[in-house]
Amino acid sequence: MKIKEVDEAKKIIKELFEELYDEKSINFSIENSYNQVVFSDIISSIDLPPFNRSLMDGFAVKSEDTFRASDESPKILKCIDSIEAGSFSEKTIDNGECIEISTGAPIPDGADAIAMVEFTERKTDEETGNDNIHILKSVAPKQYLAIKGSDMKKDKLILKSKTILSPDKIGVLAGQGIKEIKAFKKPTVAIISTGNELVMNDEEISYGKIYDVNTYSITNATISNGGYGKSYGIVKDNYDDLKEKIESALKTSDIVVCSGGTSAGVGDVLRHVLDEIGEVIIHGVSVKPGKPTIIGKVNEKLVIGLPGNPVSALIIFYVFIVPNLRNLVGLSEEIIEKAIATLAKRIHSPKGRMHYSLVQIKEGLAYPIVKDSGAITSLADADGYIKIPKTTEILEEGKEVEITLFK
Ligand SMILES: Nc1nc2c(c(=O)[nH]1)N[C@H]1C(S)=C(S)[C@@H](COP(=O)(O)OP(=O)(O)OC[C@H]3O[C@@H](n4cnc5c(N)ncnc54)[C@H](O)[C@@H]3O)O[C@H]1N2
Ligand code: MOO
Repeated sequence: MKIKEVDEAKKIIKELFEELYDEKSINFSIENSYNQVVFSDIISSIDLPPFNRSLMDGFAVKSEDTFRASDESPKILKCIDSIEAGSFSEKTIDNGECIEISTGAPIPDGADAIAMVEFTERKTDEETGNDNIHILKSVAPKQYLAIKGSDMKKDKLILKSKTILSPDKIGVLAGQGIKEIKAFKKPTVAIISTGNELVMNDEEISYGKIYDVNTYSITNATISNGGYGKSYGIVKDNYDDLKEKIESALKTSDIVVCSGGTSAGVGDVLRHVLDEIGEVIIHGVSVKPGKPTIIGKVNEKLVIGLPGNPVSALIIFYVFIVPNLRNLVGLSEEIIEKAIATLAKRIHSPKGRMHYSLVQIKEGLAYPIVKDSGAITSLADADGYIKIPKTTEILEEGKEVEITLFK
């Protein structure tokens, strides 16, 4: 099978995603909707505030009754009722009257402003026994009123499709009395690590064995890019075991991602399994790292073979799979977080292959990480990667580079 160029492989994978997967929605209670992506536009169903309400504790007044009020020459109003938040008054204010009001309570008829309690004095008229309020400062019409619908009008767009729900946006939904939203359904991605040398992190390692890294890095890269990552553990480099594991993963997931066993070695059986139970669409991409990458299709689902080396596996997953995963769940296709930095050291790049090189950013400088693709510490050190075209053999120190940050 002919090795594909990076752009060609990207195009084929994008088309496969479009052919095999539809955007689906799922209902979510807003209580648990943090980080969910809104599926369709959300329209307001009520005005907010739903009634004219007071922004202050004080007295609802006719503003004209307070004009020219001062400490020396207060305006005296008769208090005819009291309204707490959650209740209302059936009385209407006439000139010379006011109603005591709490913040958040509905404005009574006749009133057009609120006098803050701090600028009033309550005095009982000894003759009449009336509760009189001395207004010590004038208020302007509409002062301290929140008018019905001033925050949000009914039948208006409040959240657009593809909005990522954060606490503030969930608050907006709650203010509308919305209980549930439709969110993009996350595809389930099954992660399978292959290799006789791999052990789970709750086991002892003996000579020749290593701990499984890819299960954890790929599962979490899936989760952070909108998918539901589900680990299917480790499979030995054995045809029957791998076939059985892939078939069982396909029953419960939308996409299967294997790592290891992609190259030409004796234990590299993924290619053969896919040839039997489905079809191999890509085997080999002109890229460093990750040349042996496999893209297959089984029962109308994608089965992806990432190279076993942890750095290669993660880079290939980010470059070829993550944008499609994000697109499927309503997130922007590109990983938004990119950084620009100046290259601190020259990088040599293989001619004829697109090169993704890990870099660490320190004080605006990008330091290339030159270790082999199996070196785990390069992952820990890396902030992201830069892309070097296949025609570039040397990227000089001092050059400005764009870094895709790991997310
Ligand atoms: N004759 C050739 N040999 C190799 C080629 C080649 O083109 N011709 N390509 C090399 C490159 S590049 C890579 S990358 C690897 C990819 O091979 P596989 O996908 O078959 O991966 P493995 O051989 O199974 O593993 C490679 C390496 O990574 C370690 N590994 C595997 N899985 C995990 C895991 N889950 N966690 C941690 N480490 C893992 C594994 O132990 C090996 O050291 O092939 C080269 N060889
Ligand atoms: O292509 Mo391998 O993936 O260079 O490490």
